[in-house]
Amino acid sequence: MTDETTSETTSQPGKPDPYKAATLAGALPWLKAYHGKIVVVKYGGNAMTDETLKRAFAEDIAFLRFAGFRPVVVHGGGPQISQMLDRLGIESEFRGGLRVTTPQAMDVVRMVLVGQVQRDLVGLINEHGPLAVGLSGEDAGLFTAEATGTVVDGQEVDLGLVGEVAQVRPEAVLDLIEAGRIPVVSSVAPDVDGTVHNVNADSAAAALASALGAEKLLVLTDVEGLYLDWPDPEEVIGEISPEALEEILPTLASGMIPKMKACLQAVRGGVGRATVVDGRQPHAVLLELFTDEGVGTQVLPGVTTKTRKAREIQS
Ligand SMILES: Nc1ncnc2c1ncn2[C@@H]1O[C@H](COP(=O)(O)OP(=O)(O)O)[C@@H](O)[C@H]1O
Ligand SMILES: CC(=O)N[C@@H](CCC(=O)OP(=O)(O)O)C(=O)O
Repeated sequence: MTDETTSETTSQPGKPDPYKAATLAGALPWLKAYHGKIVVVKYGGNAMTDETLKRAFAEDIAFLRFAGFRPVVVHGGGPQISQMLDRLGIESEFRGGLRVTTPQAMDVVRMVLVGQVQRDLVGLINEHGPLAVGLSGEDAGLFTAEATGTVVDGQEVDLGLVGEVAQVRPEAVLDLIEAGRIPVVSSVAPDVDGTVHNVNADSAAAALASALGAEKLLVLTDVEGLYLDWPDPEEVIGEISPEALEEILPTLASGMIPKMKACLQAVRGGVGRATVVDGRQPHAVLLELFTDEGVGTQVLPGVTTKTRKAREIQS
């Protein structure tokens, strides 16, 4: 959004505030572009550690709905699951960014994601009206999972009850959207035999965004975006094409592996663009959707890779 006013022009009691008007007017192109469009927002567990942040997130989602977007939330909850597993004395480890999930751990994953994190988010969004409805991959055949392993240092690793979404039946979500509701989706899903699997929430969000033909996938996490130089981060990649992302995927570490794979999968699956943003910033969703400069890392067909600094200099 362009701001042609200065901070000195900000509100004075009893006087119209030109800064606020400029901010609202600057949102017009985005309101037009996204009107009636489906935007899938993946809310990562690392960006929901603080109550104020969660409330701001819920406000943003309600705002989008009242502004004429069709928001769909897919949530994570990795740290919340780890905390509960710790409390119960159940060990868990991550391989290639995915949790090795025993049947005992799976019960906890399902309980925390569907019974806690999803309920909390639904409640917070519904403080703004009867909007949010929670569901998981188990509801109305939404997701069918297929067991998956991963490759770490060239070795196949068995992840137990971890799955990928092999099939999406988006009807239940589409019905809710049509009724003006906001679906809030948890990433657990049965396989064809009904055994429930733990699906990484980034990858579930990507599969759903593609099946819904979403305009955009927005991924909220706890870093500014994809750093070019992890683990000594300085430069954030501002934009990158699917081809360039595919090339650097094997060099990525930990949680960024499923996240960037998901962005790639979404864009390849027909989603207009996928963006990773810092969810630790209050109102990150509004900032991203209503700003020209863009924040975070955007995966977009046809662009040349640019760091955020280079993008700022150019614009
Ligand atoms: N190149 C990179 N750029 C940014 N973060 C990275 C990179 N490589 C690894 N990471 C790690 O990935 C984490 C995000 O993934 P994850 O913890 O799974 O988040 P979420 O809970 O939001 O899904 C970051 O906090 C960071 O520690
Ligand atoms: C297979 C796998 O790793 N599943 C994840 C599901 C939750 C998730 O993805 O949460 P975030 O988005 O907060 O990381 C897990 O068990 O932590």
